Amino acid sequence: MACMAAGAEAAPLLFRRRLAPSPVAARRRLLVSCRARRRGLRTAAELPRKSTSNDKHHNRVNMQRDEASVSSDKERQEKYGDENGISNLQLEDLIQMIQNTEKNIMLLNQARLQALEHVETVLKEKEDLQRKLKILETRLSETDARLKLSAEGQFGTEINDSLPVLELDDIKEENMLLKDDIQFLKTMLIEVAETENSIFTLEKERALLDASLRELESRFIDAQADMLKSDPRQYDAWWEKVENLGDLLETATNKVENAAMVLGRNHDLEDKVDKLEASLAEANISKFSCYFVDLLQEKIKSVEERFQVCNHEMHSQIELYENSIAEFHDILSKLVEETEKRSLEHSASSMPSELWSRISLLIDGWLLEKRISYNDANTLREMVRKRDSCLREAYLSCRGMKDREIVDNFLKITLPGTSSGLHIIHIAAEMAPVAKVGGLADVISGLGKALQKKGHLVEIILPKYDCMQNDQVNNLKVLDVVVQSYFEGNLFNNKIWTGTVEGLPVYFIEPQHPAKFFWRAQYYGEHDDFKRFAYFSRAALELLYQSQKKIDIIHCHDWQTAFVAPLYWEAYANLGFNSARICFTCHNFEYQGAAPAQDLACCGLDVQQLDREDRMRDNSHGRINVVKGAIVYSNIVTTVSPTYALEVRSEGGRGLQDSLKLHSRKFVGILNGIDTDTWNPSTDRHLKVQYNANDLQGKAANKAALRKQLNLSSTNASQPLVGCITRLVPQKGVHLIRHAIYKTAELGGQFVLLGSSPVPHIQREFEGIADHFQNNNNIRLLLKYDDSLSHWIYAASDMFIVPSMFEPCGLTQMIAMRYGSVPIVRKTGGLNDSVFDFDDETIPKELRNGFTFVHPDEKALSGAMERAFNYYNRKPEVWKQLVQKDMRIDFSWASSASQYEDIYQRAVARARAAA
Ligand SMILES: Nc1ncnc2c1ncn2[C@@H]1O[C@H](COP(=O)(O)OP(=O)(O)O)[C@@H](O)[C@H]1O
Repeated sequence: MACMAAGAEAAPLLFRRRLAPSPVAARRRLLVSCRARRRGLRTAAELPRKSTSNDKHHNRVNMQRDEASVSSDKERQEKYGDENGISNLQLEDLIQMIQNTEKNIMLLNQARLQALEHVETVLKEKEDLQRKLKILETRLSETDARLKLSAEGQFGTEINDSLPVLELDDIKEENMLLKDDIQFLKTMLIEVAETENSIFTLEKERALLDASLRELESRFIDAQADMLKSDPRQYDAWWEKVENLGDLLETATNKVENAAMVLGRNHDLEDKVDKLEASLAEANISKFSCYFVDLLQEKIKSVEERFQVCNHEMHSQIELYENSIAEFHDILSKLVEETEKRSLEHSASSMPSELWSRISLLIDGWLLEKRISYNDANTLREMVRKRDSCLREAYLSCRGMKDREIVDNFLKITLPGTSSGLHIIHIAAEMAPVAKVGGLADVISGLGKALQKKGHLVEIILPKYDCMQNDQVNNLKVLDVVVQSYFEGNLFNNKIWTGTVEGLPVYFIEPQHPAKFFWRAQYYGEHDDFKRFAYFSRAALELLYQSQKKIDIIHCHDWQTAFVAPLYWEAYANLGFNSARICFTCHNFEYQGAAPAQDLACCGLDVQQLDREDRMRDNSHGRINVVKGAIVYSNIVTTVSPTYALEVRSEGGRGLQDSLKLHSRKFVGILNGIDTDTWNPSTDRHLKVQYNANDLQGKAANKAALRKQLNLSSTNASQPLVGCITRLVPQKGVHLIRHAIYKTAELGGQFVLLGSSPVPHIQREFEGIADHFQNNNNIRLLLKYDDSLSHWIYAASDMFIVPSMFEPCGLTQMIAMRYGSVPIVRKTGGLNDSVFDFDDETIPKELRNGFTFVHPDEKALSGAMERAFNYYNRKPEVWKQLVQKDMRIDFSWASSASQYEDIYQRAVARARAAA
């Protein structure tokens, strides 16, 4: 038995599974099965079965085993390449089969011998038992016979005599024992019969094994023959290889066993893990309940927040509703007023004499009461005589007024320029959005619209550029007239186009000059800019002169149209075209239109007359200066902010400070406004989502959309985004803009620059920076002009950088504030008049709206940025309030336009008085 067990133990698994006929072998099989199960291997009898939790371990072992065999296969294949026509794999199988078969044969023989020994022993035992049984049966029958005799009586005495009572009892007892023995023997016999059956089964299995043995032997012989046939010389070598393979197999088996051991340990570990998981689950249940409470609290919080938002929304709806009711009442009362007015008007026109008589009587009464002067009474009587509509309107608007107010109302219309609005003409090189390069364009449309709203007749004259945005002009058409204008000794035809831009009437002049002045695919930067705009200025005046308009104000802007002032007074006033007063606004004293003196003659100006220190001579020898000419020849000179007006009286004047000082009585600085219709986040069609100061969610949505669009990181919604939209010229502090990019990266923010440069080396420098950051997900430089994108950047940014070296006014900081982007600016020019430091306690709190720095260096800029980032990161509530405050600041043109209106009227009044 020990030998068999040892053999079975050493045999390969394949064989061990087949050897199982005897009870011993059955036990062995059970043992093998258990071991196999322990190792995660399935016995044949167990296949197929339901997968259990251990399957994954089993599979892992099988995989390892397969890997072992695959690796040995591989090794084999590498070692013993196909040289003889038999595939290495077949050969391998064959060798393994032979090896197994040999082992099987050996073990089978051992098993057979042991089985035969066992059979002999069992047969011997059987014979002994049968003999014993026979003896016992004989003795039993004897005893039975004796008992029978005594029971029949004839042998009673004999029994009683011959057998004592004691013996009888003994016999009885012995009988009982015999019966027991018989019973035991019968059981033994049954067992023997069973053993016989197993022997029979064993024999049968032996026969089967014999048959398979024979078959294997014959295959073995065939294989040997094959091998010898194929390459007899290698036969010995193959055996060696077969032995090696056996070793390899054993190693693999050992590995599998080790793996099974490890698996067993894993199993234990798994049990432990299971237990731990169970306790973890328990722990989680309690944790979950905490988490659940947290979740609930969070939900409650979010519900509360939503409730607040709803509440807020509801309130704003109510507010809106109330506003619309108020508006409705307004409209209603206006309608009522209008109807009353109309009926009165109707009665006035149906009874004109009655109306005019009443007004006459009023005037006479005021004169007698000495409430008005004789002159004023005469002016008013004259108006009555002419049935002046202004007088009628003044009378109609007096309903419900007190006597004093009515008198003032009438007197107002006697003042020059107030009875009807002024007729104002802007002559400029830019206008938004049709022809925009910078802030000048915004001023022309913004101021123009604001003045128009105030009841003035405003018209604009622009060059007809080939590159202008024709689609921004309504009803663009060429007039059926030709306006001729002077240039370099000749008259040239000009085509006149008309159309409306932003509701303003615009004239576009298209010169029919061979130089194609405005057919250059760009607004500025041409070698003959001086001549281009000299031509345009002259043609514009010619258009006005030929149209015989009675103009009150001609407002020209920057050096490009500064020619208008000397031209008007030197060339046209003498022709009787002199009703207008000239207003010149310098938007930037850096550009003065200086040129060789003789160039001035091109537009018909007398160089000799003008090339004088007190007129148009420039500081540099032999040159004239057009801006200086405009300062000298205009009735009103303005610049675009009070601080810049101060600055240009000294260094900032770039050589014109003396002229400005000399003409300081007509020089004023008026802060630009912004066009709040164009720059309005609640209606801006360029934005992804519109928003307002009360609801900043849209701002966040624009920020998210812009980040996505520009491929910037969106992981942290509250990561601050710094914007910068500018012409990249030295004035704008390009070195500080560059520093702001790196500083933003250092402070953990994101930076978006939109800008382009007319200066080649600056453009190249920024292209380099753009390339450097092209794969950075926090910095993006967009080196182009893009109006639509500019709106989006204002809306998306949290902060806005304007680190200018000097800044006449600057619009971007105001637009930024309107869109809720807090400005970080250098305290200069218009920036100083519109941005007030949040931490500056010398400034009233309600005015503080951004972050400023004074010195034009990196340290100062860094300081302002750090302060802004600190508020943004550490005090989000304070920041939000600042954003909302900035959005509510009124940067509209309303107040600036009033200041312009005021200086226009004063100039016109002076002119009328002089006349
Ligand atoms: N690259 C650009 N793309 C779109 N708009 C721009 C660009 N650069 C500047 N702008 C716009 O031009 C105007 C600049 O006005 P301002 O701040 O007065 O500067 P400046 O007139 O000196 O250029 C703003 O309306 C700004 O949005």
